[in-house]
Parts: sequence; C-alpha cells; structure tokens
Amino acid sequence: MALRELKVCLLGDTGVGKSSIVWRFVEDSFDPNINPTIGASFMTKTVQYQNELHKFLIWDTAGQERFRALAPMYYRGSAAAIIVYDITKEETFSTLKNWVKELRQHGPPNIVVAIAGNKCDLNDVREVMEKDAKDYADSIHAIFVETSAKNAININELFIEIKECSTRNSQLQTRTG
Ligand SMILES: Nc1nc2c(ncn2[C@@H]2O[C@H](COP(=O)(O)OP(=O)(O)OP(=O)(O)O)[C@@H](O)[C@H]2O)c(=O)[nH]1
Repeated sequence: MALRELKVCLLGDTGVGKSSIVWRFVEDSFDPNINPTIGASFMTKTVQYQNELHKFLIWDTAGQERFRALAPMYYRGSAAAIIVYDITKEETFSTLKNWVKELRQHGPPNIVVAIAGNKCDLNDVREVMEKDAKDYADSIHAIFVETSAKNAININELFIEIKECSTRNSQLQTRTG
C-alpha cells in the first residue's frame, strides 16, 4: 500500500489550543491542564484513506511571543499550515491574520492554509462570529472549520480536508508542471 507523508505545522497565539488539537488527533484525548509548548513539539499519525496510508508529520509551534522567531523553521517545507484562533478571544483572530500575511510573504508558495476556530464548545462566550471567520477564510482561499479539541468536534475532519486539498494541489502541479 502506498505511503504518503504530509508535513503540517500549527501556528497561532498562545492558549488557543494548538497542542490540544494535535493531542486530540493523535491520541484522541484532552488534558485541561496541558502546559504551554516550549519551542515546538513533533508528533506523527498515520491514517488509512481508501487505498493509501497517509502519515502526518506534525510540528506544533509555541504561541508565546518569545518563540515567534522560530516559526519559519517549521512552516518552511510544510505542505500545510493550520492557523488556530480561539473563538472566545477576538485578539487571537487578529494574530491569525498576521500569520496569514507572514505565510504569504515567507512561506512555501503552494502551502495549504487551514483556519481552525477552536473552543467552539464555548459558544456562550464567543467573540468571533463564525460567518466573519468563514468569509475571511474564503477571501484567502483557506480551509475553514470551527473545532473543539475538548469535545472532539471537527478534528479528524480538519486533517482529512488538509490531506484532500494537498493531494489536489500536487495533482494540479503534476498536470501543469
Ligand atoms: N473549552 C476548551 N478548552 C480548550 C480547547 N482546546 C484547548 N483548550 C484549553 O486551552 C488551554 C490552552 O491549550 P493548549 O493546547 O496548550 O494551547 P496552545 O495553543 O498549544 O498554547 P501554546 O503551547 O502556549 O502555544 C488549555 O487549558 C486547554 O485545556 C477546547 O476545544 N475547548
């Protein structure tokens, strides 16, 4: 069976839930007391879709400002970037827009961008409207989902969409290149 590797990095403010999303995807668990990431952490998960094995090589970057300069080491060479914001914190959505700009300027030209509005289980204290985020994602041709690492909402779906979009990209490149 064919094995395809896909390098994915996660970007976004501290505390938005990047590590929790990875943890949910890889281990199917959630830790309410998870520690902030120092530098970056690496995890892999192999999943079978149809007749192919897909190995996700996942770089989870640290959101704290003091680690910001390290991010290019992880997004360069990535096939996809998941930029995460917290739907209950408007300022994390502004940070996300800065990441999009940085990726456009310095990231790989064909990188698949996915926007994840995390903590959608906290709808009562929402600050970012789903439609606003979706409209923004559409305007930059990014994948968009609201997720909850806590309640396992849309986590597998997010990675499947990334895989499908990245496969389409590489087929397009093969045809045109
Ligand atoms: N309610 C809720 N809390 C969440 C969710 N995802 C993460 N959290 C909590 O949010 C806090 C931060 O989660 P992390 O996964 O460490 O966030 P991070 O983006 O990796 O943070 P850095 O490592 O500092 O960049 C933790 O207390 C998590 O338990 C979610 O979907 N819902």
